[in-house]
Amino acid sequence: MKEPGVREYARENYSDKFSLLVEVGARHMTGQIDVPMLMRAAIANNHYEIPGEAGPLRYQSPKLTREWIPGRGRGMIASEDIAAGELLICERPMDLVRPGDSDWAYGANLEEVLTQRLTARCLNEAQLMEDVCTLFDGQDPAGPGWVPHSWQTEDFAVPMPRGAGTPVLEYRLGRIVKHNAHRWPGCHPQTLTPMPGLGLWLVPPMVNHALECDSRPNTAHVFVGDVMVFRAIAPIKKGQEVLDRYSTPLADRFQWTLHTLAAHEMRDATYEAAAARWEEPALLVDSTSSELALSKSRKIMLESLRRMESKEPGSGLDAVSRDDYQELKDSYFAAAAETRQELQEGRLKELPLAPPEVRCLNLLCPLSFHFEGRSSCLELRAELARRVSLARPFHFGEVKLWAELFERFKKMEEAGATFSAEETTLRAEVDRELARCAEFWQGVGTLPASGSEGHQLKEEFALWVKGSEGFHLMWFSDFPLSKFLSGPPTS
Ligand SMILES: C[S@@+](CC[C@H](N)C(=O)[O-])C[C@H]1O[C@@H](n2cnc3c(N)ncnc32)[C@H](O)[C@@H]1O
Repeated sequence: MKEPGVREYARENYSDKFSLLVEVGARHMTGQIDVPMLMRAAIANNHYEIPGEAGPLRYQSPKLTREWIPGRGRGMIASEDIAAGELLICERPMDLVRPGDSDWAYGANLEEVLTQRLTARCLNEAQLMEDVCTLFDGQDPAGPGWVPHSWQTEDFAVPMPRGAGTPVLEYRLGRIVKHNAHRWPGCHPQTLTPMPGLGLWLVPPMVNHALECDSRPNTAHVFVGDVMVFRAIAPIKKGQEVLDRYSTPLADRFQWTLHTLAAHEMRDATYEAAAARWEEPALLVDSTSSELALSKSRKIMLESLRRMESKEPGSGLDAVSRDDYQELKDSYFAAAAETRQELQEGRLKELPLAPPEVRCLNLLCPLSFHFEGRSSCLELRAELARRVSLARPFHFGEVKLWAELFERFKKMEEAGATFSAEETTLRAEVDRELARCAEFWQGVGTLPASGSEGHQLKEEFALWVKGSEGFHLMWFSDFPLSKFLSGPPTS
């Protein structure tokens, strides 16, 4: 007699709900995952977790294989061509320390908390131990995997991992956490204050970091509740490595990225050279002086930024004259035009978005509100989104900037604001860009660009972005709407 398959068995022996779950599980195995539904579930759950009913959510594209790569340990290689937008990974965490958990505390060392949890759980959960041990521990690239004690007749417990009951196991798990754990954009369950957690996912940390000398990252990720979702942001040819970048394009100091690299025990010569050229000459060990030269327009921008940053801290806007502001703005746009031109001609010699440029835009945003009014301020915020989009398309940094602008326009409209011609044009751009990001991450066909359905989908998407630690970037995010509204539209 033919053995019943899981589906058949479930249908015959359990409730309808169970067989429905088995169906969802079967769909997930093939990558048919309803991401918009997950986003709605995340919103309904205050972005805390995706409920079990949503299915197993342990998907890794069959087009990814894990291979040894000289100098990089193991990494993910495309075993077939992958199209831009394809879902690569969609996965729940193996463990996640969330704000508000009983072992979580303000200022606690979350790496330690996570290590302790895993050490306790791994003694009883052989599958978890086996999974965790497939991750890189930073020491021995051929590292030991899950090696149970050989079973003795007098044993009555499940096989224990090697090192169980000694500091060896905790030490190794600590190294695995250090190299693979990911910050999670959570919030406190009671106060809903944004507060990061720390988790360990299985497949996401198998993806290596794209150095500046590599081609640009070809994948990006977002968090939907506690689920990590990766999509290809560019076509990936069979045999190519799938690369994310561990640093954020919104880093406003070189040290931020250098710190991320150091935490992973990595160096990036191209990035370090760029940092030395712009503002960290101490990093320069043995390069020639020509490598120190910034182009003229970038140098002028940097000097103007330095003058502005050297103003008395705390003296506020009063210390800045309109001429200072105009000079910074003009020099920023001249340097940005050079980068755009180089990008277009495929001969970019600088970082596509350098930390001083991020600082410049972060400074120009409130100054433009002060000197020129609301539309100018909105325009400079959109410029930051455009630059992030050029540097790291579909990175959450880009998504959150467009979504916040989308919400800002909506709130202004609800408050009865009249839009200037520039604002109306900008709003159309924001709508288009948000629709592009939403379509990409939701993985649905073309959203209706206009009309109420398209608008509602964008609103839902923006709501998910907001809850995923979306609208918390510098002055623009914190400036009250009422004051923003009373600012004059640019004449
Ligand atoms: C999260 S793991 C990535 C997967 C890991 N390579 C493995 O073997 O499983 C991060 C570690 O991989 C290595 N790594 C990632 N990207 C790299 C790169 N571009 N060059 C060299 N090492 C890299 C570094 O040792 C880093 O600490």
